[in-house]
Amino acid sequence: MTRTPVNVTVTGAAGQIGYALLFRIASGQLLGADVPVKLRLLEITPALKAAEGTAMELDDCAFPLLQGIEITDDPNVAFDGSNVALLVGARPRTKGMERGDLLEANGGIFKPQGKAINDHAADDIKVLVVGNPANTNALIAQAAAPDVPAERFTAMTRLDHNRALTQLAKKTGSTVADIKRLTIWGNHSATQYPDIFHATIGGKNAAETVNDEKWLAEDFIPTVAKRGAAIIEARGASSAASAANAAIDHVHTWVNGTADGDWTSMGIPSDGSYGVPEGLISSFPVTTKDGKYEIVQGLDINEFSRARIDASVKELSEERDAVRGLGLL
Ligand SMILES: NC(=O)c1ccc[n+]([C@@H]2O[C@H](COP(=O)([O-])OP(=O)(O)OC[C@H]3O[C@@H](n4cnc5c(N)ncnc54)[C@H](O)[C@@H]3O)[C@@H](O)[C@H]2O)c1
Ligand SMILES: O=C(O)C[C@H](O)C(=O)O
Repeated sequence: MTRTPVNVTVTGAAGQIGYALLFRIASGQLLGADVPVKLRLLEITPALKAAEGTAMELDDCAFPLLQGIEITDDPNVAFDGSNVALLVGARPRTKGMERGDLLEANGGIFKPQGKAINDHAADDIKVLVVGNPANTNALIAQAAAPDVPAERFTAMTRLDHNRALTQLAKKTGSTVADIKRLTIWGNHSATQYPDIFHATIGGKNAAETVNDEKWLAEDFIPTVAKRGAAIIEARGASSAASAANAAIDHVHTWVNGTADGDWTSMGIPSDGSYGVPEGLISSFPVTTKDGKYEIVQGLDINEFSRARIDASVKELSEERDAVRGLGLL
């Protein structure tokens, strides 16, 4: 049976994450080894030539699943009929820029992209925002797309989730495959909270296995939360291959489902669960099935976790207030 190709839009396609991402999408790792894809690459005009170079290389891979590549600087074209949109391109923070300036600059990107998604994307569109500040950029795009169900706008915290898995595996001498039910709560920022209290390692409670609250508070949490900055310090550039890998994981899990007995972390619009104000795009533990996700309910949140979730959610509320103040919502 020949399947209809899935239209996948990638913004910031000529950037470093784009370069690590596109080949994996075209090879079938995003949606499955039997799902043909058409790529739409959105870039700013000066970067179109570089995007064309990447497209030439994609052609040269002769990926059997890749059924077309379109390159454009027009969001209305890039999102036309889009089924999956990966919003990677964003304005990086430059010297002397305040957080408000960054939010405003990104508003100029994510608001028109949200509107183009609203007006042109396919009915089943799924959006992942990678470009920072990812949660609030997702909120801006979502607000500009009132005809698209709000839950289709998500932000990436899977990289944080994957980072936490590895740090926990190293500490306990286990493998990442042994670890289940880890959670990233809150914002994709230094306030995020990687929670191991409900996680298991080989079926045993992870926090009890570690049994070291000092390590948790002073080592594990800051290492995971500040990993992005540590990569920038070491590499001289922000994480790219690992970010692309997490974007692949996020969409693959959303479309294909979480394993029985496990969950993942996604930045999604809050429905008020766990005291997170409704509408904020915050990271939660979620299970996925048949292309839909659900927040894992009924977890006991201890004092240690409560304070940290609240701090990250407070930051998200402040970011929302700031973009509201800028007229972006
Ligand atoms: N959520 C996460 O876990 C995570 C992890 C790593 C990086 N990031 C973020 O991802 C973003 C991209 O990172 P990168 O390393 O690829 O950056 P990069 O600077 O290499 O590439 C960004 C690309 O986006 C393009 N771009 C800018 N404005 C655009 C617009 N309006 N439309 C389309 N394209 C546009 C630029 O021309 C550039 O090619 C950054 O904001 C980075 O902070 C997020
Ligand atoms: O680009 C950054 O600031 C860091 C990035 O979000 C990361 O987590 O690696």
